Amino acid sequence: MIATPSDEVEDLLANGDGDLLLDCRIRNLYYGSFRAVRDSHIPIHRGSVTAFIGPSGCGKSSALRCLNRMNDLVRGFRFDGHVHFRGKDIYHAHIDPVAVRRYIGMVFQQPNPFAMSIFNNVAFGLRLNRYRGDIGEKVEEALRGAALWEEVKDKLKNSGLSLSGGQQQRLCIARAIATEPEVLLMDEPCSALDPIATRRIEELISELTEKYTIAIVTHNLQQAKRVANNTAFMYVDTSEGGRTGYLVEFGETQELFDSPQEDATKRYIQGEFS
Ligand SMILES: Nc1ncnc2c1ncn2[C@@H]1O[C@H](COP(=O)(O)OP(=O)(O)OP(=O)(O)O)[C@@H](O)[C@H]1O
Repeated sequence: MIATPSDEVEDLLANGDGDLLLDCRIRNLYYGSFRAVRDSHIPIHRGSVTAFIGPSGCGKSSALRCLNRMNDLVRGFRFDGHVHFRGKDIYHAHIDPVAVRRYIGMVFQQPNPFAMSIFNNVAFGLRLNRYRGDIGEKVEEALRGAALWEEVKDKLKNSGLSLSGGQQQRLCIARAIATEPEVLLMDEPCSALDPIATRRIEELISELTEKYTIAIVTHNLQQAKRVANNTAFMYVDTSEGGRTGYLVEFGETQELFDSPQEDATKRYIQGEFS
């Protein structure tokens, strides 16, 4: 990894035109000698929500984590392919993965607030980025953006860990959007939440699309239908004795669910396997 001055990163990630914000082409993705994903091309359009669905182990999270180089943190990870963000390859040798994550933020399966106050959780990234403006104002803006402000405005000094699971997840979303990324990656953000908290996050996802492009991994097909414009269906190839995930079908969510082109997609959305 080579760190570059931020102006060079800005230059490398300079605005590309068009609707295609992220173009992910995974030829092969390995963990050590294990080929976890192959032959998957997932285009992510500006202002859209893209869902990754498929059975357990088909590589949904691995593909998602490629989009902001989160897999770089995994020992043995190797990637053959490209991810173009605004037309520029984020795996370019001169791109600092930490800088990439400023543009492409992430929310995880388990809400993971830091053991610090609600305020400081949201201010964390701003301070890291040496934000020079009014941090209080930015924290409020992010908490409002994550639909959490009204619930926490009188207890900003309380620990983030004192909140309910759903509130913690919205706090993590506030933390992610405080630094104004362009893309939010969400890896099963509702899997640890009850149905009411889940609905709240789904509503929030729809609100967030006004400002952000979102990619979400979900096991919940109804959730994919409710929130996503486009859906990528991945499956596992066991033909050569391996367990390699690959993209079977990508398309507009409604079309993919109403008239799937591939038999595996049809069987999966009909609930024949999970
Ligand atoms: N850090 C890692 N090291 C080694 N193998 C990994 C690692 N992360 C994932 N894998 C393997 O890669 C394959 C794809 O895993 P991944 O988590 O991407 O799938 P998934 O579709 O998101 O699964 P699930 O729905 O169960 O979360 C699996 O066989 C998994 O065991």
